[in-house]
Amino acid sequence: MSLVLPMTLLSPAKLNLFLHINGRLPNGYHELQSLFHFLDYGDTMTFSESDQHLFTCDNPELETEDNLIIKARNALVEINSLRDKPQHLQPIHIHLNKVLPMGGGVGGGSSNAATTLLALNEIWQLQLSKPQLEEIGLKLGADVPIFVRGESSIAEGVGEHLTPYPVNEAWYVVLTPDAHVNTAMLFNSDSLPRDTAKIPLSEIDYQAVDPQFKNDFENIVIKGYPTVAKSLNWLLEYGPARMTGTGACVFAEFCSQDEANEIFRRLPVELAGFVAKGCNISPTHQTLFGQ
Ligand SMILES: C[C@@](CO)(OP(=O)(O)O)[C@H](O)COP(=O)(O)OP(=O)(O)OC[C@H]1O[C@@H](n2ccc(N)nc2=O)[C@H](O)[C@@H]1O
Ligand SMILES: Nc1ncnc2c1ncn2[C@@H]1O[C@H](COP(=O)(O)OP(=O)(O)O)[C@@H](O)[C@H]1O
Repeated sequence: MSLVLPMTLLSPAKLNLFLHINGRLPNGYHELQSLFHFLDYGDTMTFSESDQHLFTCDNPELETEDNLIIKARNALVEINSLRDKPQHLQPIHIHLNKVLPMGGGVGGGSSNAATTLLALNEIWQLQLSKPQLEEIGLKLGADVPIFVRGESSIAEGVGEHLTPYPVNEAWYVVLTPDAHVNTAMLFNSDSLPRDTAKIPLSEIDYQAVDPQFKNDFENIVIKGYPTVAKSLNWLLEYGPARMTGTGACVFAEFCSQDEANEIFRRLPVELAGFVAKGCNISPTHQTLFGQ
């Protein structure tokens, strides 16, 4: 497929509709079961022709070499350079418009890395398969493969084993408390419940209102971060609400856009968030592959 540049893609947020910790492995990592779903809301990334590889961001603090966008681009440049007949790679300017809260459990950095891998693979015609891109992505972060896959899925193992699991595409009110939660610290916490029973895949029938689906990090985070507790308690007034990932963002599901907007309009000024629609196919894939 030949792409017209400049090209702008939405690099979406994800929600963990549930996140269960089933056990701890001898290497310290945790076995989990989690349902990942995409939102039609996120950062935007623009890819344009340039005379040198370039990465810019509306937030200059993110323009560093350890940005996952640069790491993803460099991984593809290296793979090409190791091929028998390396291709000439057109230098690309990648611009990121950062919208998603960082370290909020909505996966912005992982999403940006995956969007970079998917877009450059098409622009440079590298012909890397999705499984190959997922493998490259996994080295950048545990959640990159799910964004490369681009389908609502249940993650198992330590997060690497993905099974597509489409759900009803509802509307979400997502609140974004001003708190940066440390993922590694939470995984190491003595208070983390690690014994949620694994549900056989064939028996998972996800319903937002069903209390068997929960986030095992939620109780520790609300104890340690009052702003998260405040946002979650506000949402709980209107229906079942839950935290995503290791926090800090929390969400509640609604049947219609009108209902979600109506609740969001009541948000007190000291709380922040957004309204978005759930997507079984990532918006990046919808644009890039017409899915
Ligand atoms: C748990 C999730 C669910 O989406 O939380 P969020 O990051 O979205 O909040 C993610 O998979 C997180 O992914 P990510 O934040 O990339 O974590 P990583 O860098 O891979 O791991 C950070 C640390 O968490 C611990 N870790 C991570 C994954 C796992 N299955 N078991 C673990 O024990 C390890 O101590 C690891 O060093
Ligand atoms: N492109 C990027 N966007 C956001 N964060 C990034 C990016 N590249 C690297 N990071 C780093 O990754 C950390 C976690 O980012 P993020 O994916 O937004 O968190 P979470 O997985 O909790 O939603 C950030 O604090 C930042 O230091």
